Amino acid sequence: MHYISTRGQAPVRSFSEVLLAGLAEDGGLYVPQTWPTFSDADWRAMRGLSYPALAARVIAPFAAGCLTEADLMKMTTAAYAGFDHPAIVPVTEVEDGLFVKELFHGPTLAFKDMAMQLLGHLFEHVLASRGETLTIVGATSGDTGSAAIEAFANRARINVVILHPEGRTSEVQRRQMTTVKAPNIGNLAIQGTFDDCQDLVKAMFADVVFRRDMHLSAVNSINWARIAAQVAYYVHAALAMGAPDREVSFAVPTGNFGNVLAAWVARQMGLPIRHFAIGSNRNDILSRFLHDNDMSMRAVVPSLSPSMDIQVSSNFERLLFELLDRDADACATMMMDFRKTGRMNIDPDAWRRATALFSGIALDDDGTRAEIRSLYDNSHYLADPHSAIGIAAGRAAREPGVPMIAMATAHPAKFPDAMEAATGLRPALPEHLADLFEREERFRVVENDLGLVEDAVRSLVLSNS
Ligand SMILES: Cc1ncc(COP(=O)(O)O)c(C=O)c1O
Ligand SMILES: N[C@@H](CCOP(=O)(O)O)C(=O)O
Repeated sequence: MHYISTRGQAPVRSFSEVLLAGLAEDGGLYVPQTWPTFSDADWRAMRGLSYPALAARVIAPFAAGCLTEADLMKMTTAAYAGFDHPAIVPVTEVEDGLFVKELFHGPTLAFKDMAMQLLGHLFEHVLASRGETLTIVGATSGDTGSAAIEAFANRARINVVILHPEGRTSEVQRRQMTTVKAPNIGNLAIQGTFDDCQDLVKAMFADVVFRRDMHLSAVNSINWARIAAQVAYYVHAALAMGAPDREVSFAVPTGNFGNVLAAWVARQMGLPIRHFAIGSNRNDILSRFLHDNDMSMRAVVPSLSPSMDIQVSSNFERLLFELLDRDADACATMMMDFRKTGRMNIDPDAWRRATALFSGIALDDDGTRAEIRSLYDNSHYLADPHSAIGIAAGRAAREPGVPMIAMATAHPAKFPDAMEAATGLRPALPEHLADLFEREERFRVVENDLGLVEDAVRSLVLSNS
């Protein structure tokens, strides 16, 4: 499988090259040159596979030419061995026809573990075979950071520096990152928003000298391997509901657009997915786009679902590329104009094609608390603020006879204050994190300034050499 950039000016690359590159050299995102597909018979043959076996089967065409299904099977088996639920991604029906698929049974209690645990093995395998080392720089609004730190801590050949927005994650999320003592891990608290952190990461990639000297790589969902790994749980969910012999729909709480994009990729691969319902908080650029074709940036406001406090949804670029019939020049121009003007003008035909598949709702904090409370009162289901928003989006878009599967993306214990305010309950952290609040934290506060951040990354990496 070969990969091309959404902006058309970067070399065509293999899966392993894309894994290590993270972001394309032209600032675009890598996508498969053609979409691999499975036949209905292929899908049916996946029914009953264990989750690691299914994940290896689904990811294999994306890694073709670099890794075999058997290579992947070894890695998926290791990646999901530590999950705390025998089903790895259990599903439960909360209302008639409305299902919740829990993606938070990994070590850091968020859906990011589903891909990141596998990426740890993928990076190690590919780097060892090439004898290379690299530095991962990542931006997090709360969950990607701890998932990456957990997946890469103490791995030889890899340094990880995570940028989080100072004071804008939950305390549990921050501590999950800043209390890890592995020598190859560094944390920077940036005086800004998640979007600033993400821009800094992209700016470090755009600084060709820094990128080359530090051997930069990325594990945010700008890295294609993250998306490929996330496709597997949509396939798992759809097959369990009767696909390919029945349509299903998905509801996804959305920020950087990576999770719902993986669902859309499953559709590109031939699964009969009818609809994608996305949920936002007050940072509602995506739901405004889907309602009114209004893709205009506003200031990021803090919310009860901090991981979705995002205005620039990186992965939207991958969908835009398809909406533009893969016209990379047009995509590059629109993305650059968006960053200059804060507004994206999408032509009405392309917008209609998007809205035929995607719908969106936005909940403010009062609405989020009310949704958490009513799910608890009526269905005895405790959903974290992000998952609750996704479930509300799913309910709004549910159609008779089509199972609507909402993705539960984080464990409620990551957001104890929000949960207590909504339900009066303060969910306890699992045993492996029970002493989180007694552990010593280590991070540096850095201004939102590229030069200062690059200096900090350089010194963290040097201190581990
Ligand atoms: C708990 C949680 N829910 C939802 C999201 C949004 O997912 P995405 O950024 O893939 O749209 C995130 C962050 O990515 C998250 O951490
Ligand atoms: N919500 C994320 C933001 C980064 O998303 P990613 O999927 O692109 O890594 C977070 O919690 O960090």
